[in-house]
Amino acid sequence: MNWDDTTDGAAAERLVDTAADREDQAVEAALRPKDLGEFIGQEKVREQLDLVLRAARARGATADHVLLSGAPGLGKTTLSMIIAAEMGAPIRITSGPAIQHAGDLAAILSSLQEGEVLFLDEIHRMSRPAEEMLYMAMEDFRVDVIVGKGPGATAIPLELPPFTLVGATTRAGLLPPPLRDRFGFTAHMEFYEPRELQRVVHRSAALLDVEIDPSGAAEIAGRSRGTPRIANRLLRRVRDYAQVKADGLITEDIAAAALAVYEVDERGLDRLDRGVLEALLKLFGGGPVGLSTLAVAVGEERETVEEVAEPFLVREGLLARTPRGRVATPAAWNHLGLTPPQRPATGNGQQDLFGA
Ligand SMILES: Nc1ncnc2c1ncn2[C@@H]1O[C@H](COP(=O)(O)OP(=O)(O)OP(=O)(O)O)[C@@H](O)[C@H]1O
Repeated sequence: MNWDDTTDGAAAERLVDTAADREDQAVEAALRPKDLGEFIGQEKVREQLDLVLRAARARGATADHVLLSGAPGLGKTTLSMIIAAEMGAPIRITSGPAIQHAGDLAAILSSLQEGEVLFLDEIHRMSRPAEEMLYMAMEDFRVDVIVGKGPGATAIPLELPPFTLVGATTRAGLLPPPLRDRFGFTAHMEFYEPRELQRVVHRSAALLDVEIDPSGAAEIAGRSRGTPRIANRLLRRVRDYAQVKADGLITEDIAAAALAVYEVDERGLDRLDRGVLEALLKLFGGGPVGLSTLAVAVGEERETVEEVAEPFLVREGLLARTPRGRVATPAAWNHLGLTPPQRPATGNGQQDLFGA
């Protein structure tokens, strides 16, 4: 959500970056599913959440606090809006980094309406005093506002209306256990399967009035790294290409040609990812090689290789981080169409990966 946090460095210009850029923010509101029925994939989460919300509605109660964990762009903000819509409640959206003082949180909490949903994105980045205030607010719908400083400071108790907190985090493990335990329902969002992303692409194309055939949607889905935000972004770039270079209809060939222009390959790797893999394979024979050496070879900062390129390469099973350094897997050689060198069977980390 908070694209200002992620615009520095190589990640900023990447079409396959998971953080929302300005253009995403402008169109995402129009593409967001409005209820659970429209929300694609995440079957278990949907089923469980449906039960939680139905039961709360039947009791005429406010829904339990919900914690959503998962990578950026998988639909946490969308789900929080759906929770509010399904409960017929208004929603307030804020984020951990925006709440630096307990007073910031007290101001938000004290202005909530009964039943309102408070969406707190990046909840793990909230300041410690605010986090402690949140414990009591979640449990007792009450906060103590401290007035004054030093020995003369007094705590004024403030009653809050019942509300539903929806917290979002990239990893639930980042939250202190006392905070995690105060959520009645925790859902972990997984990366999407290509066939689910294909449905996301179809749905978005219809909303954007773009003509697409099933093979075109499948081609975009396969390159979207399991992430609806990326699928929607690729769709917009392919739409541009189809309008300029063809008659507007997105087919498999048009999608493949458009994404070749943007250097997003058939598995979703972009120039940076491929640069890292190519250096690893061509310059270092597949590794093991140290991160710093690899970074120098691709002309990038160490952090960029480690934090921007590697997570997806590791997730795709193309690269392994071993104690001896970075190592390419057989799938990496295969993906770049290269043949691994024959190695003597001396038994290092590399051989393990090749099953030697
Ligand atoms: N299950 C889904 N079905 C259809 N579209 C989806 C789904 N999940 C996400 N999207 C689309 O992907 C885009 C990004 O979703 P969203 O902003 O909810 O992600 P997020 O997890 O909150 O990301 P961040 O952590 O960066 O805030 C939205 O435009 C939304 O329409």
